[in-house]
Amino acid sequence: MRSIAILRMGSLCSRNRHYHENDGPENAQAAEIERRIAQETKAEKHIQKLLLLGICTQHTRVCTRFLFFFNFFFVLFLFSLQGAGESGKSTIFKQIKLLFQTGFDESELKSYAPVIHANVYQTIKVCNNEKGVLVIGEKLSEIGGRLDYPRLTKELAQEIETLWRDPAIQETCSRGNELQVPDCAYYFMENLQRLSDANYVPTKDDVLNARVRTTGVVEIQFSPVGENKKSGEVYRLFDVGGQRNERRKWIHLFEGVTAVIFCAAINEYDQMLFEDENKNRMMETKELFDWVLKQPCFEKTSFMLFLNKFDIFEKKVPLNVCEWFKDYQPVSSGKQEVEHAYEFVKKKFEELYYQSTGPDRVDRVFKIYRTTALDQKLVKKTFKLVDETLRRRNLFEAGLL
Ligand SMILES: Nc1nc2c(ncn2[C@@H]2O[C@H](COP(=O)(O)OP(=O)(O)OP(=O)(O)O)[C@@H](O)[C@H]2O)c(=O)[nH]1
Ligand SMILES: [Mg+2]
Repeated sequence: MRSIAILRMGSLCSRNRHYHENDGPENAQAAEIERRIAQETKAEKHIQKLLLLGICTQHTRVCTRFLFFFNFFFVLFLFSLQGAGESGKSTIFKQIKLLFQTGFDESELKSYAPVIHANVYQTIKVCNNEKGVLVIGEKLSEIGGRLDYPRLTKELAQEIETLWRDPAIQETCSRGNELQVPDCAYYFMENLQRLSDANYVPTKDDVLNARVRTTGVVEIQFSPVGENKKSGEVYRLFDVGGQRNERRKWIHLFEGVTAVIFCAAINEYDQMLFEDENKNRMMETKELFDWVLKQPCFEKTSFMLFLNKFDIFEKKVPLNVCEWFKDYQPVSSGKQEVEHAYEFVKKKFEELYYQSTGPDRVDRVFKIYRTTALDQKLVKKTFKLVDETLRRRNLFEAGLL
């Protein structure tokens, strides 16, 4: 709760935030982004005003049409709902790069190899720390404890594979919710031989599965491509770190945001935070979503809630453990129960949204999407819907609908 308390301090939407040289590189980065937004906002000030005043005067309509012709920026802010991070924001971000930009070139792909190898060592370390019995594991666990991971050789890969197949380790990892076993663990462990090739170049799927905690803020600009043509809009998307100590960096970006994409990992209702082993991840998510919804600067901001990691969620149902879901009652089994459980979770978020949305902001757009960030087709489809919703909203605000 400490970070939330810090975030609650003061006016979070202040336009006059000052940065200092000794604030560190992340603040400098935030300052640079803010400076650029301010610059562009100034250049497009008339657009913002027109949209705000966008009532059906003839003048507004004409100007707005004119502005649509030139494409203006939406500012999308990719947000995490889950305190511990790992809700899939950067995975969505990578998909955007793959779908609507040039994707990853060979040098970028190669830069993920050490990250992926580190994910392998981290997995072994987590599982082995729990068991702590196997000599082979101790050696690897020691490597896992280092900051500089060695490149995964064939020999090390063989040792890791043997360890991974050990029933004791498998039993430990099956209780992944109690430990901090990364979601990518199974994917990478099944590909150890390929990962340890001397000339290993990560594939697109390897990159999507790679787990690296975001620090600071990353930005991308794109225009969603529809079936035959580009969407008229240019979007700028910010990816931020979701862990508690990262959230203080968000506030510099709150101004002028058209839509917040809030990623919630719905599979994590039985897991604890990485940074606080006593806090249930879903409860943290709930508090965070509530807090974000109440921010004064998001009065008119659209909210796109991505209920992410559905692929893991559907393997875990029925729901349990989480205090927020204690009134959940299973009604059937199999696929039907998955749908029931998903609808239950969705309803919880809907209720929270309406409880946390004051009467002054009831006309704000709120949409919920079921997502699996690793599924490219689904992400593309989802962004098409997001794009349509925001364009319709703009036309409405401009008095054209
Ligand atoms: N199975 C599955 N894994 C996912 C999904 N979305 C993300 N992941 C994986 O979850 C891990 C964490 O995802 P990230 O995108 O890094 O999470 P994040 O929200 O950016 O985390 P922070 O940067 O710490 O805030 C990665 O290994 C992803 O590959 C999903 O829908 N399904
Ligand atoms: Mg991230």
